[in-house]
Amino acid sequence: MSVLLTRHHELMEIKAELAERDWFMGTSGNLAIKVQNDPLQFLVTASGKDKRKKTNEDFLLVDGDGNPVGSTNVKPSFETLLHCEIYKRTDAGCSLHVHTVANNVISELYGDVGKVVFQGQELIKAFDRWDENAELIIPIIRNYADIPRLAATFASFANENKGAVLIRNHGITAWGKDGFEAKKILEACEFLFQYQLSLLQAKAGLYGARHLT
Ligand SMILES: CSCCC(=O)C(=O)COP(=O)(O)O
Ligand SMILES: [Zn+2]
Repeated sequence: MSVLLTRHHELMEIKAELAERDWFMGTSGNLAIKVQNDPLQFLVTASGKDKRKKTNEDFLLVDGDGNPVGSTNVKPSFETLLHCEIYKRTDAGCSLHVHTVANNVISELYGDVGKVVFQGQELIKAFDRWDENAELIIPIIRNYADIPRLAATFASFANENKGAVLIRNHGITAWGKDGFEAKKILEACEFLFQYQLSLLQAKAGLYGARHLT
C-alpha cells in the first residue's frame, strides 16, 4: 500500500474513534496527518463537513502552505494553517483539533493566566513527564478570528514534537509523532480537563455543604 493510502486509512480510523467519543459537535474539529516531508504534504479534513459521517471526500492532500495538491471538490479545513505550523516547526506526524465542553470551560477558567498547569497526575506521563514533581503546562491562546493571526500566535507554542495548545473558548490542538501518539496526547488532555472540572465541582459542593450546616 502507498504511504498516502496508509496515512489515509490511519486518519480515517482516528476520525471514526473521535466521532465515537462525540468530539465533533456542530461540524467542529479537524484532523491532519503527514504524508511526506520535502516538499511537505499532509492530509487534512475537508472544511465544514460533519466529521462523524464517513464519505468519499473526507480528506484532501495539501502542501506546506495549506493549498490543495491536485484537483479536488472540497476545501481544506479553515484551520489548516495551524496544522502547517506544527509540521513546519516540529517532527510531528499527526495533529488533531477538537472542540469539547471540557476544553472550552478549562480554556475560559484559566484563559486570563494564559495556561493551565497539571502536577501530580499520572496521565501527564503521556507527555513524557515522568518525574514525580513534573508539571505539565498547556498554553491557552486568544481565539483570533483571523486565521493567519491565530496560526502565528499558535506557532510560538508549537516547538516540541508532541504537545497541545488550548484556544480560548474554541478547542484544543494536540500533536505527536504519529496518529497513535497524537490521539494519546489528546485523550490525556481531555481526561485532565474533565478531572479538573470534577474536582472544582466537588470542592464547590463541599464548600456549599459546609455553609448549609
Ligand atoms: C462550526 S466549528 C467552526 C470552525 C472550527 O473551529 C472547526 O474546528 C471546524 O472547521 P473546519 O473548516 O475544519 O470544518
Ligand atoms: Zn476549531
